[in-house]
Amino acid sequence: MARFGDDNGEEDRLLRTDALPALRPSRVRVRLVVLSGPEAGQSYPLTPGRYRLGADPASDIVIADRAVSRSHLLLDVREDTIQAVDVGSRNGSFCEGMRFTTLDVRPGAVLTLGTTELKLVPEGEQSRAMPLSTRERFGNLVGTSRRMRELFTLLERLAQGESDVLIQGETGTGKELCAEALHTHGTRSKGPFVIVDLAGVAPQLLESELFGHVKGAFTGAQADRAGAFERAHGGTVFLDEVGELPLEVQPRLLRALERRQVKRVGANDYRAVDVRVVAATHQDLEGAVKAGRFRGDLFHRLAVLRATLPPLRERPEDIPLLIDTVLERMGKKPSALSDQTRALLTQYPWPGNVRELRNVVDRVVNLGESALPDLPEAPVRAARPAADLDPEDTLSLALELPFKEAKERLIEGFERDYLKTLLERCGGNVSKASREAGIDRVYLRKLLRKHGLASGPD
Ligand SMILES: Nc1ncnc2c1ncn2[C@@H]1O[C@H](COP(=O)(O)OP(=O)(O)OP(=O)(O)O)[C@@H](O)[C@H]1O
Repeated sequence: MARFGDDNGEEDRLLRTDALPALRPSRVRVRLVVLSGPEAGQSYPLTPGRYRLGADPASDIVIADRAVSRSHLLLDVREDTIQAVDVGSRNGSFCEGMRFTTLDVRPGAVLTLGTTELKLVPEGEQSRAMPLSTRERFGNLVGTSRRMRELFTLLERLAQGESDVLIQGETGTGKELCAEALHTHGTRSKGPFVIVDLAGVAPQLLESELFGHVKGAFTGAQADRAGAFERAHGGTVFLDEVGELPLEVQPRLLRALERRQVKRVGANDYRAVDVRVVAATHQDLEGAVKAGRFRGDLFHRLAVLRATLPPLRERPEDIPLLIDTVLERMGKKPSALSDQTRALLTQYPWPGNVRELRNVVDRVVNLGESALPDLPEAPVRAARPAADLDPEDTLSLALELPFKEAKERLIEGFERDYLKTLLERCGGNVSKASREAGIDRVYLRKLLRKHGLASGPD
């Protein structure tokens, strides 16, 4: 009998028992994630069909837990419902504390069989439409865009729970603010909020930073020291850049997450800790798992609940409020920036996200418009500028380049041709050209400067 596929860094294997009815190939809708017990970290994609769970190695989903019966539970997964049936287990099946025989299970529910907890996690939970929060801020995070208001709804829910959370997002998108907000809006807000920046600690000191050490454990360990987990007791520990954790320390973090116990470096005993763990990364952790740089079991344990911060370029409508917020935090009035500067700031792609926006606003307020960022740099030019080539030449030249460079090259050529024609048509009058093209005048000036087409004032 085939064992149902696991997801430990490998492609999902959707093997089926012969005894089960033939199944239509179908989109995976829900994933069964083992949260605790001997199989913790395993994850099984569930397409419609019936799955036998139990300690029997012939089960579709084998749970090698001594408190689980050989044949324990049947999961009947249909297009729109999931039914769980206890098939006469010795110790019973439970959902959120209630014993059941037959149960319609909602996605997100946690089932307990023996010492094993199983969670049904909807696939793409984050990408499905979320109700929009009426909030425009959550903790210190602000945003009016749909993406941010969906995120606020999710964060409101996550803050109320106790489960660990993984926050993903590019650098500068607000992951740390997000972790802080989960803490301050949750039941642990009176407890400590301890931050560990895993990218900023020397690898040989990471274990001690997280779990502490005893005097003499290594050179320089002059006294006993509690690690971040112990210091966060009763509160939240925020593990920033968790993707940087060296492979050899990962099993210890996994153990701490599963058992809520830590051992100081050089000590013999484990100490119980009561912490909520919020981790963050800007890395593609699934990719890191595939590349063997991050353990699959740790990833699954961390990623049961995820929140993703969208990059700023995907929500430019947040920029005005962010600018006002940054000014307010600097103690400046909204009028400290002109409408033109604001318009220009909404055009910039912000590769460094909100952190970069904050820094630029700070510079422009202090140094004036000359501190505005340049538009993305032109790529290194070929022997002839792209605009001097005929379009076919440009395209064939571009086809030989890496995609990003080719795209930039073509856009460059287009921009230059467009601006030249536009200026000719408008007799060199920048104001008129900006009206005709429907682009902001300050932005147009920037573009003209970039292409060497600017010629004095309007
Ligand atoms: N939505 C937001 N509202 C207000 N301020 C924000 C928002 N997002 C980010 N910031 C500000 O941008 C800066 C960077 O935020 P933060 O440090 O939380 O980002 P991060 O994603 O953790 O960055 P990194 O990955 O580099 O650690 C901070 O000054 C923060 O206050």
